[in-house]
Amino acid sequence: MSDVLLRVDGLTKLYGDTVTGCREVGFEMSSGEVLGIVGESGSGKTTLLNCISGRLAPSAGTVEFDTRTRGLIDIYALSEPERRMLARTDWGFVHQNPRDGLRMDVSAGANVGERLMAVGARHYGGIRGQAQDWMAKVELDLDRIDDRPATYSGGMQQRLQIARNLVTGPRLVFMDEPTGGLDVSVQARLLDLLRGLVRRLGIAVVLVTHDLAVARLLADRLMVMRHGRVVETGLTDQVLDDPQHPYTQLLVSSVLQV
Ligand SMILES: Nc1ncnc2c1ncn2[C@@H]1O[C@H](COP(=O)(O)OP(=O)(O)OP(=O)(O)O)[C@@H](O)[C@H]1O
Repeated sequence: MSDVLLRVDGLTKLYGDTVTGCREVGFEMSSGEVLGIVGESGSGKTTLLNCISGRLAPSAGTVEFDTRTRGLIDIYALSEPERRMLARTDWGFVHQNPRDGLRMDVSAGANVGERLMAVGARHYGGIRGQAQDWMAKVELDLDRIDDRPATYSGGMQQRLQIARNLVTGPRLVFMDEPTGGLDVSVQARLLDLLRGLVRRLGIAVVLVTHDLAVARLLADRLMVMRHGRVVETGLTDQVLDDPQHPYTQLLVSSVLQV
């Protein structure tokens, strides 16, 4: 029996005829695994993340996900509504900028609750209760549940975005620089919180970051990208403590000098 949750094969995305977003990327992930994608700016991390999360059609290659009912299927062979439903029920996407992942004009509670409604919840009391539970889990003050996210700090908005994504029990969450743009102490608390939640809930995560300290804290395994290709992959500690590829060595040593 295979334990593959996500299988990516030969994934290539070109912009126009000449610009490579990513090229010939292949990997597999199991349930509950946290995969970090690292590399400098322009190496193709975001392109890859968008392709594997169904947001950007690749030029070539396949992305297969283990659906609850039909087993491993190519997400780009699904119809658009089917893929959207899969994204609602089984996936989450945490953006670097919480404004891209929240609705700023409705209350914090509604931001969490509307995700439950999108997967069929109808009982107002139950939805409100779950929204409260999740606000507590991400350490948000319940007195602020009726406030709009626009009145929240950046760190609070990011925690709310995480609650909104996790409330439906996704099996795979995509994260694009989830702690980027926050100041260091806020970042550390958020990382701690994220690590605890991901471990406790057994969620698989694809984490894009250029910050190797974030990758070290959260990821089980790392994939190092350069010019759109994967140059090295392995267990996080192995890659960071004993990098094999000259580019990874450079990446690690330039961080150590900071
Ligand atoms: N919409 C686009 N149109 C044309 N080229 C693009 C587009 N998006 C990305 N690229 C190019 O694809 C390559 C990979 O970019 P990508 O944003 O995926 O890298 P990245 O590693 O996520 O960088 P960053 O950390 O700065 O976000 C770059 O050369 C970039 O200029």
